[in-house]
Amino acid sequence: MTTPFSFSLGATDGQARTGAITTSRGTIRTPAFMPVGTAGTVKAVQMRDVKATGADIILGNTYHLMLRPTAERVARFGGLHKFSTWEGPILTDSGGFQVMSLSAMRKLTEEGVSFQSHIDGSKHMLTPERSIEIQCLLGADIQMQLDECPPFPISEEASLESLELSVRWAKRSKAAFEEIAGRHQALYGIVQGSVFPDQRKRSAEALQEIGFPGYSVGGLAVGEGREAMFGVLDVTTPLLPKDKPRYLMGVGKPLDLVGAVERSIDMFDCVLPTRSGRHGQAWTWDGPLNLKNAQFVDDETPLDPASDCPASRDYTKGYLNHLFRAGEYLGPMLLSWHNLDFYQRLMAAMREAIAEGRFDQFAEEFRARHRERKG
Ligand SMILES: Nc1nc2cc3nc(NCCc4ccc(CCO)cc4)[nH]c3cc2c(=O)[nH]1
Repeated sequence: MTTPFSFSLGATDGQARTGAITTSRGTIRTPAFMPVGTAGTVKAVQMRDVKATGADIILGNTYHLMLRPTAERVARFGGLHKFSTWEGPILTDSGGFQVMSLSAMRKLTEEGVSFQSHIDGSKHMLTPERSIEIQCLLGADIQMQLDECPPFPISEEASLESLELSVRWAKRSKAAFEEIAGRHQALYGIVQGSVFPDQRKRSAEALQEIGFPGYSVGGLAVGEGREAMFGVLDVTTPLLPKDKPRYLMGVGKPLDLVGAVERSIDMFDCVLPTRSGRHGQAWTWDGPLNLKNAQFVDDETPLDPASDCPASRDYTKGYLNHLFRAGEYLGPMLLSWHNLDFYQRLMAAMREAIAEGRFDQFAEEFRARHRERKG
């Protein structure tokens, strides 16, 4: 582990930009989409196929892995890369968001958050220090501070209190990280402040005071809606250092990705391609398709003949329709694989458009073609 973490800017086109994040386990081409591998697996897709779609980095979750199989057991197996056979960079979320959205009996104090496991009811505590310890046991290349993701909507007062707690936890996370992490690993601060511009400014400035090699924009994709999310990005990304990666957490649909790249976001993660794939939803350049729909029963065309992904090229929509109607495992496997490939082809097309100075035209054409709803 010698190569230190670094980010280099490539082309810019308006606020959109390409770049490269160098890590000891490989380079991440940005703008990048990270497939979600919550419990050490990108659900229903083998890591070699995830790699073949073009993904440079995947996401893992502190919350899930600390509960099962525990971070200590993953460390005994040589870390999450060896355990899961994913050899490229891994980014891990710090657990706070998942505690609030999944666990029971949660109690949040200055010290951290205590909770009961959604799996077996066992009691656990996450503090900034313990979250960093877990992310280091997993061997994550890019780690997240422990933060509080406030619910939406939230009052201005409550949002400010939450933001201030996350800043204090950012300090503690960085101190713990500097104690035990390697030079090849990086810790991101997470900007909060809900939908309040002055609070987003306050959070961004406080985090830069502390100093991080990358910044996540948190507190979004929590039901605020696309326009409010873009509005927050409009006021937040200009406050962040241009020479450091910006990561928009939990986002999103294809139209969200295009709009966020337009607002100088470099990194994304979302469960949507895999979760919706497991339920029969295929994402395409023209928008989403529900392959269980009767219209596909006799459809002899593949999802995308132009793709080199077998799931997109070698199977008819009629076959996929059959697999889902029959409840066959291969359905969720193929559609998760196709959706991840589509997301990577969208990211590659955006990187290319930015490099060629035609991102505006790309975004306009994509928005005209990609119909999220029929009609
Ligand atoms: N540490 C940290 N992690 C986060 C993860 C997030 N993930 C989201 N949104 C995900 C929303 C999301 C959930 C489910 C689906 C699939 C629907 O079929 C898509 C998006 N917002 C998020 C905010 C934070 C945050 O502030 N801090």
